[in-house]
Amino acid sequence: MVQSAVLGFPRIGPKREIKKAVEAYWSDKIDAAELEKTAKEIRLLNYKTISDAGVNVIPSGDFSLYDHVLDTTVMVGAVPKRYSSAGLSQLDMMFAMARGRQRDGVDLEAQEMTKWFDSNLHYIRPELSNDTQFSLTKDSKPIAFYKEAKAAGYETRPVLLGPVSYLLLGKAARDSKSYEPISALDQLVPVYEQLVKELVQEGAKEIQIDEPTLVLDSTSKLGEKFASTYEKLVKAAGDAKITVATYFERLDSNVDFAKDLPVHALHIDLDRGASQFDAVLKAVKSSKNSKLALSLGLVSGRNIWKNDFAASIKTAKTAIDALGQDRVIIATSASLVHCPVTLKNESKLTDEQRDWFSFATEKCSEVAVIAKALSDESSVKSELETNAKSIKARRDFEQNSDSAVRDRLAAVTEKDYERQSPFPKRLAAQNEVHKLPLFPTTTIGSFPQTKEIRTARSKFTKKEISSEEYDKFIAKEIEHVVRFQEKVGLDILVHGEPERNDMVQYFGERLKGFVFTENAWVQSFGSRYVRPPIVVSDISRPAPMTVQWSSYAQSLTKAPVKGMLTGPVTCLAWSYPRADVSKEVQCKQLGLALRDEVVDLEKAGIFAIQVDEPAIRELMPLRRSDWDAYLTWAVDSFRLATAGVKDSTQTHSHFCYSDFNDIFQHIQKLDADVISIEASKSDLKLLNIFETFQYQQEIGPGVFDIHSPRVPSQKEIQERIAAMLKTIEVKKLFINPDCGLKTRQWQEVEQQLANLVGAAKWAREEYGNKA
Ligand code: MET
Ligand SMILES: [Zn+2]
Repeated sequence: MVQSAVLGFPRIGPKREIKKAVEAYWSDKIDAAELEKTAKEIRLLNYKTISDAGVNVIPSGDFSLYDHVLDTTVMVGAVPKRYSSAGLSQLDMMFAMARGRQRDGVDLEAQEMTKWFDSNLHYIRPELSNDTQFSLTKDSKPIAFYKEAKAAGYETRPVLLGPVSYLLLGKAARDSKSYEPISALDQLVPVYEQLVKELVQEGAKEIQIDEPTLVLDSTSKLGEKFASTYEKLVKAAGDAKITVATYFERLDSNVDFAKDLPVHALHIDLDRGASQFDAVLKAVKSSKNSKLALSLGLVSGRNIWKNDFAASIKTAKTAIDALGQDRVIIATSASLVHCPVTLKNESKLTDEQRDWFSFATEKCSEVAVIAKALSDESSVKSELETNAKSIKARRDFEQNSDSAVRDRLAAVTEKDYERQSPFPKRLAAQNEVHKLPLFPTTTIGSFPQTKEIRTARSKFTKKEISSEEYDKFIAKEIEHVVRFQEKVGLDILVHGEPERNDMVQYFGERLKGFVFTENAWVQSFGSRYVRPPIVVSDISRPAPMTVQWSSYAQSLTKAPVKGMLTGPVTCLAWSYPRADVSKEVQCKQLGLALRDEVVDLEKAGIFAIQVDEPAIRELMPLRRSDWDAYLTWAVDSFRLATAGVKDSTQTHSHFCYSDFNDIFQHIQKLDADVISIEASKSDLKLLNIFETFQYQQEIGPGVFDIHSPRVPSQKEIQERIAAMLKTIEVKKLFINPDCGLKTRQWQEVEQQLANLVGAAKWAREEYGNKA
């Protein structure tokens, strides 16, 4: 019998039960016992879902109330003193690390949060130093959950984040900058040995240890560390079987040592890393570990598309021919935590659309069916037939979706990527339309999304108010935003984005080629979930999307109003992409659709047009060897979107909350006339790049952090400007905040922007003669 395995399951509950419970706990509406009760219900429900689907290997210990890296930190006792000595319960200590805590005389900041590989899930970064004393916390999560599942009648496979990856995902504590977390491996491994032993004592027969860093370039020299670690853990496990799980990319040359690990099985991602199959199979055949099994991650944990059974079975058969049935396992590519829970809660999808998708619950059945098909095809005959029909229907839809869009993309020439003239000539043309002062001031686009705005939008969605009433409301908001900006003295105004629910969703809903769900939530961090749009076909723009509100704003004022769009890369990054065509094609189609909007904004008399690309760094492939290809199409897509305008139209772009220093040449290649980029939240680290890199166009590093209600004084902003002018030329500097102001209150924004404008005026006096 070929085994089937699920690597992890969404921990949010089918109706977002965990979000509700966690938030209720945070606001003191329920106590820890009640939160724990809901959490247990969801865990047991998850085991039932996976087990009912017919999967053999059910994960436990993957559940989390916040994130699994943070849980690991608590489990191995690596909690920084300031949290562990604050007299908090383990639960409150964990939440304090995740989101800070300010009550009962305790004042703790949150720890750094960062993205889990290239996904939109985040984790709290372990903060390690020579002082970190690793020890196994009593009643640690994997043991408690294993026992809980067992008591409920489920034999599970505990999931651990492996020790090497755990350390590599961490960082040195602030006061020990030169510390290298991986140097603690010898102290950490004994904790894992003890944990493995205890799990086995409790009855665990299998353990899944995730080492996703095995797909990164940075582990290529750590072969010996992995080998010695897993030798120890395998010994600790005795007869229990350890599977080392890798995911999100190819192993590439790391397979040379991964194949010799003395473990029961090696798991590989054949969704993200499909091209590694032959190489890994060959490597496993030549492994020193002649019994090594291969766990094939065939059912994607990262997308929402139905699996193509015929294709999966073909791949699996190749593996079985080489290794035999006992050494092949059918699995999800990664944890299903990146998928929505179930299709059952979607009532608005058409039958045709529903038939394309498969969410976490449905994916469990897919894993089980593929495994059964390999043992006895006739036992799942009807499932295979139905699947073949669905896949064909989807292919037909894809083929016929929109040939005009594909023809248009095929007809794109070099010239479509180029502005009419180089930047200096454009600048001169722009100066003739609007002569901006030295140090022009502007904002990033959004103004406070007030309760009134959210209420009006929700009434409009529920059809409680008419679209005329809603439009009137939005118009009033825009007028308020414009008048405020005139009064405070900004140079380039915005309309404030009150009509936008979300910067991608707003466009997705207006573009052809996207589908939206009602309840397909996925965890982003903590209790914050997102509902990504899905790209289902060729993308085009049937009608203008933003022209109405931008030109309305412009009609109210003589000052230039900046149009505001979300860029092609960001629209794609924050959606589920199609699986049948490359991201490059989808991104360029988005670029062309946005190009139409940019040109229409220009026609409507809009002088400046901003195309936001905050996600350009986050879509970067995990392997450096794939970077160039990605950056080429990402830059090209942006240029397709923006290059259709005259010299006299000023294009802007915006970037935030990633480290852009290593891709700055590519940001330059976007050829935007002005860029704004978050800088203050990250201590102006961005400015280092300008010591060596001459940025050609105009640039506004953010002068204040918009995530904090704090109002920076004018003096503080002046100091930031002075710091920027050490490396950026006077005539190139724009003055703006780090990012949009949508999460702030009006009262804060009024003072923040008054100080910003004041500081710009000061700078004009101070540096005016140096321009
Ligand atoms: C995450 S970047 C946000 C840019 C957008 N224009 C805003 O101001 O909100
Ligand atoms: Zn931003």
